[in-house]
Amino acid sequence: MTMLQLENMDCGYGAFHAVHDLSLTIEQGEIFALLGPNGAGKSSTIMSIAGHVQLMSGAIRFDGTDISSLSARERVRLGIAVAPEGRRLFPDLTIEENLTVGGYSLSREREAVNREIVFTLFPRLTERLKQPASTLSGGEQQMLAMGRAMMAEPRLLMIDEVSLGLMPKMVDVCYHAINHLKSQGVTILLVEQNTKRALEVADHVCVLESGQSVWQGTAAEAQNAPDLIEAFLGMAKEAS
Ligand SMILES: Nc1ncnc2c1ncn2[C@@H]1O[C@H](COP(=O)(O)OP(=O)(O)OP(=O)(O)O)[C@@H](O)[C@H]1O
Repeated sequence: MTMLQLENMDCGYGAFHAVHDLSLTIEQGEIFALLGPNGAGKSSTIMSIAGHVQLMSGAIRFDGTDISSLSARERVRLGIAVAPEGRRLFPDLTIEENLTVGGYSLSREREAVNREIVFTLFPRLTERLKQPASTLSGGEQQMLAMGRAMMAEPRLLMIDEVSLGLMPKMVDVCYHAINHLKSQGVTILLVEQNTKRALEVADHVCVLESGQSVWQGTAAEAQNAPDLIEAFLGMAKEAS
């Protein structure tokens, strides 16, 4: 069943169109990877789905309903959460407080349950509960950003730059969490510079370049398309 559908979406900043005429479909329960070089429009796309970047034309359908006119907060309530690039944590708040913010709309009981799930997936966070987010390493910040997004019990979790700047071990922890979430039925849209890693977990892929979709297909098709890798995804080679 389709969960998210972008129809001829343009989004951007002021008069600048960061993304042009993007159409894609994400099925419930899948991992969808958005790939492409720096500045291609990947972050803009997910931030527009979350309601943080201006939609200029087209539609964003979630469960078949156009959500374009909803506020970011209303989209969170529908089950759309984002772990943004640069993590965008509250630097002066502790780990514990950052998680509380993520689960603000839930009952105490649900919040406690979700917190346990986050701690099981990211045990490292439990050792640092009272520590301000600003003091965390890059990997810990990514765990906290994902954890904070998970606190809202998303049905669609969008993760920007999963592995950027992280040590391989941290990347493994994050991907373990992603696989676990998928096993729980959460739909995941990820943005990733590490093409090889993304293709290992993704079901479907969209490659963006200069704000436009230049290729879409299954991850298996992407892996078997050397020309595509050569032309748009040079990093896959470098990472292998
Ligand atoms: N706040 C902003 N104001 C104006 N232009 C922006 C803003 N954020 C991004 N852009 C521009 O939008 C285009 C797409 O950027 P975006 O961050 O979405 O790309 P990306 O594919 O996520 O790349 P990266 O991996 O480098 O973040 C770029 O040309 C960028 O300069």
